[in-house]
Amino acid sequence: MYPITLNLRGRRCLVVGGGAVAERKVQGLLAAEAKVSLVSPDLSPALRELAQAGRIGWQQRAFVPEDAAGAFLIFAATNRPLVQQAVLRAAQEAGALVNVVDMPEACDFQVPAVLRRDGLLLSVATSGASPALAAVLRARLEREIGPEYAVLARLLAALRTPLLKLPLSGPAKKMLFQKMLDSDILQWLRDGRKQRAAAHVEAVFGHLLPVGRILDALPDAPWTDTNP
Ligand SMILES: C[C@@]1(CC(=O)O)C2=NC(=C\c3[nH]c(c(CCC(=O)O)c3CC(=O)O)Cc3[nH]c(c(CC(=O)O)c3CCC(=O)O)/C=C3\N/C(=C\2)[C@@H](CCC(=O)O)[C@]3(C)CC(=O)O)/[C@H]1CCC(=O)O
Ligand SMILES: NC(=O)c1ccc[n+]([C@@H]2O[C@H](COP(=O)([O-])OP(=O)(O)OC[C@H]3O[C@@H](n4cnc5c(N)ncnc54)[C@H](O)[C@@H]3O)[C@@H](O)[C@H]2O)c1
Repeated sequence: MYPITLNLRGRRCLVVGGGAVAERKVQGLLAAEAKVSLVSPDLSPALRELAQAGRIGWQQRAFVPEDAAGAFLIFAATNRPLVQQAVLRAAQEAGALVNVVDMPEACDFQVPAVLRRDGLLLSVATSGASPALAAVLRARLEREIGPEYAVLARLLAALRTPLLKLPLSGPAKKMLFQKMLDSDILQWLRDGRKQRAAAHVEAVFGHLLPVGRILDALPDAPWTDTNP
């Protein structure tokens, strides 16, 4: 297995089936801002709500091979082996990436257990050996990796964009980020000590970037008048 993160924003993704497994896959696709269409004679209550709210398109009928046309990625999530086979064939003919939820060996890709902290993604895969183990490890990460990591990621991104425009060597930039992270910054963010964190950012990047303005523009501002 080769891990990648896919940009599905605005891409048409097809889910065949409307049960609990389809529901989980749809939630993952919506979190990635994909354009989801679903084909199934019936829907779970949560999927029904999403269809009624217009967040997914729903064709209320059995799958036909033409449904695969134009899809970038397809999930076969029905409880019928013959339908699963038909979706696999149609997806392959349409050149779409396909996941057949009960045939791991036929999948172009498998879905890992995922922890999202904004854009920060942590995913656990077991190559299909034990999805239950993947879920347990995800729950463990959820306890250890708190929302302060999302704040730190936003902060680093806000510094990195202008920094990339400066005429610094690759190793010099790497050293700056190492200096930034080789500190108690996560603890300060966890404790709400933004002023302490801001002072550290100033010490590392202040001679190169307008740190005050960058921090003020972050959604987590203000950085100057919370717990010192
Ligand atoms: C991670 C997660 C992501 C998601 O689906 O979003 C995911 N399964 C999850 C949960 C889960 N799935 C199952 C159980 C019951 C316990 C158990 O059987 O272990 C639980 C536990 C639960 O419900 O908590 C049953 C199951 N799963 C598959 C089969 C078919 C087979 O193995 O043949 C069967 C047997 C069906 C049957 O009994 O007939 C197949 C796949 N499931 C995968 C992913 C892919 C491999 C990922 C990997 O391990 O690398 C793969 C290959 C294909 C795919 O779906 O992409 C999500 C956890 C989300 C979270 O909580 O964070
Ligand atoms: N990969 C995973 O994570 C995972 C986890 C658990 C179970 N499974 C397997 O996934 C399958 C689905 O599980 P579930 O709990 O969602 O089942 P389910 O019975 O709740 O849902 C099946 C859905 O498929 C629909 N369907 C049936 N025939 C169809 C057709 N011709 N066209 C379109 N839709 C059709 C049904 O209307 C229903 O909505 C099972 O085979 C199960 O063994 C996979």
